[in-house]
Amino acid sequence: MIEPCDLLIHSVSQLVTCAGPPGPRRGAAMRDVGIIPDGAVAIRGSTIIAVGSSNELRRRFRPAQEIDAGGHAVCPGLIDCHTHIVYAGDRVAEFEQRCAGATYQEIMAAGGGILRTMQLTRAATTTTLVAETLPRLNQMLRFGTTTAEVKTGYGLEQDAELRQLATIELLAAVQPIELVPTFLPAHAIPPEFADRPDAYIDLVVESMLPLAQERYRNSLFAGHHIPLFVDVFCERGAFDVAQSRRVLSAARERGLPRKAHVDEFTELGGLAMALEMEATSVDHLDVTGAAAFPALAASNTIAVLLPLVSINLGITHFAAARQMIDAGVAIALSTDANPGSAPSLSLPLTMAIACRYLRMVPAEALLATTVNAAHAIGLGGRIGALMPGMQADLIILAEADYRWLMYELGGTPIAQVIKRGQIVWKS
Ligand SMILES: N=CN[C@@H](CCC(=O)O)C(=O)O
Ligand SMILES: [Zn+2]
Repeated sequence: MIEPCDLLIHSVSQLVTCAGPPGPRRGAAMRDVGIIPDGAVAIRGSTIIAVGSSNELRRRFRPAQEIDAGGHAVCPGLIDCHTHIVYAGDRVAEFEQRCAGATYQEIMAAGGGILRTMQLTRAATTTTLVAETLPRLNQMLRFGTTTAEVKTGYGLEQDAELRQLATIELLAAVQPIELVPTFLPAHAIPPEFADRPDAYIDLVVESMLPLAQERYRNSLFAGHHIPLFVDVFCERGAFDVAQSRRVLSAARERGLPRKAHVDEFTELGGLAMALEMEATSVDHLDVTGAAAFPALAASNTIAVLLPLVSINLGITHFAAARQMIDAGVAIALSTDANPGSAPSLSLPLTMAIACRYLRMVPAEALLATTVNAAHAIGLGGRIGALMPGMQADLIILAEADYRWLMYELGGTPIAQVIKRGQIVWKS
């Protein structure tokens, strides 16, 4: 019997399904991307209803609309699971300081870095923040990103943090990339609390978190079953392990899922604390030693690696992705897009660097920006793979082989982007 469908994409050289059993990918399973040669995908509404060979699906379905992929590859839409894209201004002057030899931490300790962006973001209205962030999202779409996590963390005071959260919600409603909000008021010690960071943590747990949760309950995110995460920057010069634990444990008491920036420059002990707090993800891990890998591998926590930070800061040391994968750690990759440590919006560039410097193979890099990235933002099983029942988010590449995504250094090998079954970008 011939069935109706809304959209049939056929003549796909490689339909890279990333399909597999439920849960994040680990070990050897991170190298199996499930390619269907001469593949096709049938979509009804915003959902995938079938994947298979072009011959089979063209016989089985009568589509309202058809896309002949013309021998190009198709992959799941890419998921950027760690970004800081809502901010005002730029840090071009600091970039020049770093070119001249200043380090990221020196600039931060001198009141620049995150605090510089905080000043500009506090002074910006919601309208300005929306206007400055929209072009970033448009660029991300061209790079194949169909879902992105977005953090607050440049307000560092109640009103400005809530304004950033409201900006994320406004942005989610006016452009096609699906956004997942993360509340990060403990991103840096605000100047008003320079000598009393514990008092700032009191404010975060007693006032800011409850208010953010209340706003979230009435937001479109809650209505769409998109979680609100709570995050903290556990690092020398930011928050210590005890302060970070207070933030995450307050989030846990409120039933909010957790993330933590750990081991970016210093192995402080934030990783073990975040695992104890059952964080959904631990992010950075640039200096994490091998002794921590077994506990991470045994947990349900995703390790989000951000290699553009090392590249951008001119650091020659990278997260030990190869050893982590071999130890069974579930790895995701993300841009960490932000004005300071990673001014890039490109997941293809992130994957390209991961293949060259983190010794990941292309299949691992793709699963790290699809299936595992979905799990890092609590949306595993809903996005990240091309399987019946999953949301129809996919990218049609400009090439026949999906490995062009990692092979080309700094390019945009993407021809079309489809979000929830609709074409949202075409080259
Ligand atoms: N490390 C802390 N936060 C960001 C940097 C933000 C900034 O420099 O503005 C990061 O993930 O790299
Ligand atoms: Zn970050």
